[in-house]
Amino acid sequence: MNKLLSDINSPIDLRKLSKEDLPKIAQELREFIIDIVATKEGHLGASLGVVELTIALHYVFNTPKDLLVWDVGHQAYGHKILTERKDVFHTNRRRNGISGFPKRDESEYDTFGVGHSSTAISAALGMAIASKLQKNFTKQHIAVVGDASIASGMAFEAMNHAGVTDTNILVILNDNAIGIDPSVGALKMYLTNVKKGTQKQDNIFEALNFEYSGPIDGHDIFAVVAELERLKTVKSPKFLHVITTKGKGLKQAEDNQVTYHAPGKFDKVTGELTPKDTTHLPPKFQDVFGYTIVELAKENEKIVGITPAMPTGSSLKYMMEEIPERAFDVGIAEQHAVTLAAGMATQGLIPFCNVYSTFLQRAYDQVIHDVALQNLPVIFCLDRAGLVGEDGATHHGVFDLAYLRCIPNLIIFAPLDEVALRNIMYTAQLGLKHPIAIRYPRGRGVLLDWKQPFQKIEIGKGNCIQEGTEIAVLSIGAIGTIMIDVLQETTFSTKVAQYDMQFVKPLDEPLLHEIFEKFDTIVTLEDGVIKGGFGSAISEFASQHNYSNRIHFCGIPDRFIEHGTVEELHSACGISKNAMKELLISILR
Ligand SMILES: Cc1ncc(C[n+]2csc(CCOP(=O)(O)OP(=O)(O)O)c2C)c(N)n1
Ligand SMILES: CC(=O)[C@@H](O)[C@H](O)COP(=O)(O)O
Ligand SMILES: [Mg+2]
Repeated sequence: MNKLLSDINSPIDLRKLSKEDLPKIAQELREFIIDIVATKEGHLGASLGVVELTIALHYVFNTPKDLLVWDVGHQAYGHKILTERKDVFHTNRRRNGISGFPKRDESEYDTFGVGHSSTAISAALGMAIASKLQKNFTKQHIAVVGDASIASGMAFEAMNHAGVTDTNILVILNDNAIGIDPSVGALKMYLTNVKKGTQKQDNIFEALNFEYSGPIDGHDIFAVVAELERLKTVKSPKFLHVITTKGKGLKQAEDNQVTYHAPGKFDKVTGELTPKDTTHLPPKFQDVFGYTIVELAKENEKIVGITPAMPTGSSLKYMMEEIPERAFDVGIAEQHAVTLAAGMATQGLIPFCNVYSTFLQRAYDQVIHDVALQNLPVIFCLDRAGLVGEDGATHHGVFDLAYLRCIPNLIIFAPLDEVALRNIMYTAQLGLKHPIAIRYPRGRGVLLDWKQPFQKIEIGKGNCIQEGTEIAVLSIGAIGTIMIDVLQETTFSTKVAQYDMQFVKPLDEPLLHEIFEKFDTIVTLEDGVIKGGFGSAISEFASQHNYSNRIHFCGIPDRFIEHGTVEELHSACGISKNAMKELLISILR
């Protein structure tokens, strides 16, 4: 451990030091972050980019009394290390370890739980108004928000409100000109011009009644400290524009900012990524989507692709590279992405709107009001559906089956494997009478020979994967491969049938009648919440048709699931291979 940092356990220790010590602390903090993330993995680039800003904030402001809110929070590793968690930081994102994002129940310095972008200004404003009502006029309220996150509608809503409140709020724009992928849109152009000094129009932040300062070099810790100290004296809404470099301090991270947003393991000295041999592994579901939409779009000119700021994560980047005129990164704007797709669909285009399951929660009304109510054939591709692992509770895509199932007109499909994903994408672009949501998990599928010729899928049909005599397991989506493995590995397989139901809506009712009439015991299996999800749909079917079969519901229980590996979390939720094996043995006993 480096000398200065080893003596810092909280901002109280930091504030005892002289300003002249701060550059050395920045260097040591940067090394500490690189050292841990190189082996423990996580979000690297964003945290390296705000090392000086983080130190300056805790040095100038009296945290935790002064309230600091990080937008998204993926850049808060330095914040966590400086706020009493240095000694446990190696547990970051690990099961029973600290979260990868600020969390209120983890530390009083984590004033607001984050993970989804563009919430910080609203939260900080809420705190500022509370302080005013409580006659506390000394407390500072600071939101640190990135250039991609501030472009999201919710951030603008907050700025619009904050500008007419006489509150002590400081919005700090951390402008590194990139999100996970390069930032997009007119705001990006505006900020670029501001930085170049060629911006002619009025300053939009001043137009919203903020006292604007900057842009300043966010890596010049003395300049940042001085400006923050000046801003402490300004009691009305204020806006500080800092310019940083994502990945600052590690050359590879600066040169490959997209990759080093979350690089996996790397050599902490050379910065080189730890090589992974993926040649004999099945593809990632996202790549099956990415390659397949290009294949389909080349044949069908009506196909367009949309992603809200996740070209790399969704793999829509392949279409953006090959057919840029029909592939759109709209920035962090899920609501806009959905209604943009709806507008396109009214004109006969076939929009594939790719949104992470958890992020689609932000566009729920748009799905109902702009797509389903008008019965527009938008094709939602919900990546990261199910438990996603180390990102934890803010990112698990476990609610989509429940929150979508109640919407009329919407078809809901979950592919068992890569071939099913390709076939439903092919089927959807042939032309559907309704919108469809296709949900698939983070990570890899199971098929090496996934690139098979397309086959049309009959809407509303399930498949029997294996016949059996005593128990029927009804699985939905890729979690069904766990059950396939169980039945291949155990001796009781003749007693257990498995059905890949494929559709949560519409259910394959003829098949369900056959199953409920043949088997006394039914097991439902989903990588999603049981309450309101696939299991609930089956339960409703049974009740509606007066079936009294025993039904075991396997899925995510009614609580938020923290971070860990997907295997650890599947086991904790009782949907791992071993858990399913034990359940079947207990039923058959
Ligand atoms: C609502 C929502 N959509 C998408 C994401 C995924 N995401 C995480 S970080 C990020 C980019 C953030 O860029 P920026 O705000 O500029 O911060 P930086 O990483 O540059 O510090 C995105 C799109 C998210 N966390 N929340
Ligand atoms: C911080 C954030 O929201 C994104 O970086 C998210 O963690 C990406 O998830 P994937 O790694 O599954 O693409
Ligand atoms: Mg950015």
